[in-house]
Amino acid sequence: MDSKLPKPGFQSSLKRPGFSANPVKTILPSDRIGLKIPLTTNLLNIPERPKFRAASPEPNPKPLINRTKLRRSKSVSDLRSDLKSFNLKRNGPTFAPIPAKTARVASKPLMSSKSVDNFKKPATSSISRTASVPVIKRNAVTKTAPTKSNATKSATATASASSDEPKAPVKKKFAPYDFKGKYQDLLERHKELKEKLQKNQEAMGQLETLPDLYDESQTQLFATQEDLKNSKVEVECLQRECKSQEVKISSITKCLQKTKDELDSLLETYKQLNAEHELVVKEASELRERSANLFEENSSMKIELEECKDQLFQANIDRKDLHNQILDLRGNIRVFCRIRPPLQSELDRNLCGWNYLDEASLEVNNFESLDGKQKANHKFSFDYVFHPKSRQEDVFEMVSPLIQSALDGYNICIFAYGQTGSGKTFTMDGISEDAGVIPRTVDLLFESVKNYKRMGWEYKIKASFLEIYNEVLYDLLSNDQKEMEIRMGKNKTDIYVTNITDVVVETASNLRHLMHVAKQNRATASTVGNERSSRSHAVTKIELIGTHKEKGEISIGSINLVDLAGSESPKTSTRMNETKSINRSLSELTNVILALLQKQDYIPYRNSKLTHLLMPSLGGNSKTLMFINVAPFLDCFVESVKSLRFAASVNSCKLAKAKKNKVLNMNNSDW
Ligand SMILES: Nc1ncnc2c1ncn2[C@@H]1O[C@H](COP(=O)(O)OP(=O)(O)OP(=O)(O)O)[C@@H](O)[C@H]1O
Repeated sequence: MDSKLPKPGFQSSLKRPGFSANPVKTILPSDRIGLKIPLTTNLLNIPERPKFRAASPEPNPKPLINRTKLRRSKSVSDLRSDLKSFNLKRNGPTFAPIPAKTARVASKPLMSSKSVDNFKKPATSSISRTASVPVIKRNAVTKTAPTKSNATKSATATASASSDEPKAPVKKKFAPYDFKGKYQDLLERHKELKEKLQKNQEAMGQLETLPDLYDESQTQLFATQEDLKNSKVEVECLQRECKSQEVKISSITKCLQKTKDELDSLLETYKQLNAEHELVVKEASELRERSANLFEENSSMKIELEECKDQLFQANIDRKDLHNQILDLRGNIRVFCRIRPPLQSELDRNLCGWNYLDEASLEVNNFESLDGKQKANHKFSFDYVFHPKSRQEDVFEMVSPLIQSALDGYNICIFAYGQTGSGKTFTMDGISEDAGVIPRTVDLLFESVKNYKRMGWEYKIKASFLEIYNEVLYDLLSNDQKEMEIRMGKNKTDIYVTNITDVVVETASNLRHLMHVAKQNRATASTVGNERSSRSHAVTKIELIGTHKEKGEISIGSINLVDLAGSESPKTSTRMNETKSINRSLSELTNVILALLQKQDYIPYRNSKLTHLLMPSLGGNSKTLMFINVAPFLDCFVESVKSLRFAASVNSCKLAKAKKNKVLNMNNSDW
């Protein structure tokens, strides 16, 4: 860079006649930047002006070219070093004596006040642009390095440019011998130059701050650039944020639109609901009115209901009485005859001749198989005759009124009598797919108990299962060997068995389960007439204890369902003792019934366990139904006729009118 600066030798190239060979010349920073101000430090040592005028130095265009280059290449560091060198030289420089020509140039205002002001300005903006400073200096250079003619022109132009600028000193003319005058003039000029120097020094002092300002500006610039970068990043972030916010805003807008739609629909719904609410309120008030009316009606109806209940209770009593009167009219002991059909396995057996005259009478005859001649013809009448095609439900339909009587507080006894294999067990128990009288009775009982409950009756149902085998009592619900006896009850009309298991049953299925257990425990064996013959009398006893708390009424009824052992001819029996016992007990049964028929004073109830147990049922305070079961076969003809005769005689037997059980005290712990 220094190479671009004008060489010190440049000055020496100027022809300065009268000056010493090596004048001390300092190039001020202002000179470097265009203000070429050669100053002498000791103006008092100015040599004497030669008597002749030195020729004007030839204008040298070379420095101008160099300055142009300088303008382009000046940097802040150059300025800084220039300033340093300037400061060094300023403090103790020695100025070369001012040649006349140079002094004349120097006497011109070096800088317009405007230019000085430019220097004085901190010019933060212009400082950052390093090229701007030399621009000002260039102008100055142009003005300070003129040719002879140009210098004169420029001095004139400058003087005329501004009245504020100091006017160019008027050149005094002295006589060649007026050295004193010349000296005085030089002194004045020296003074003026000194003042200018001072001013320039001040201006240069201002310039000293430029590097610092530059550094500061540079730092600020870096910081600003950094800030700019950060700001750019921030702007990018903000733009991204902005985009995401825009997306969010759009989704929120959609949501808001959706919510608005929902709100609108809700508003619509609300309006509808509000309208409905108004209607409901209206209806509610109407309903309240109706409710008040109904409440009044209800209270009056309650009174009526109570009256109706009383009437119903009384009507029920009347119904029971009427029902029992009908049964009484039919007879307290009723006999139903049932002829069973031959089984598939029995189709090869000869049948008797059966004529069913009407629903209550039949005719039976035996045919001699060989000649086909009729030997005997017997006609019998019963309360009802069930022919072989009669179904189980037909049978039970005729039985059910008796079950109703048991709920009304009567003792009921239903038993099946007949030869072995004649269908007693089928009639009483039935088979799994075709239930007999006992299971159907259980169902009807629990169904009726429900209906009675509506009328205020609560029923407790107890069940016990007893077997009489070879005149010994067995509890069919217990496997324990127990001492069991038949005893007379406190009221002298009722019979009970000691140590027997009686179970309170809540449901029909509960009772059916007990029946199944009892059936499993019953003694059976194979006979000629039946593969699984019942070799004992089985008695199922169901007790019904009804209470009507409101009326303080108690109804106690019982049902004895008896499946008798089958009678068997001793000729065909393989178990003689068993057969004898069965036949004897059945014979005692016929004796008792015949005694009752003949109205004998003594009725031999205690001759057998069976008659003793059935005493209340046969003796009067009971409604009794006897099934006479008959097998249809010719080889059973004799036994069938015997049974039918017995049944017919029983049917004609008039038992004493059955009485309703005495109502016991409700607190009786027996129940
Ligand atoms: N009405 C009927 N319809 C169809 N089958 C019947 C009918 N009555 C009885 N039976 C059948 O005849 C057979 C003998 O009947 P059941 O066992 O009831 O005779 P029972 O009189 O009880 O004999 P036992 O006295 O020896 O016990 C059984 O297989 C039974 O299913």
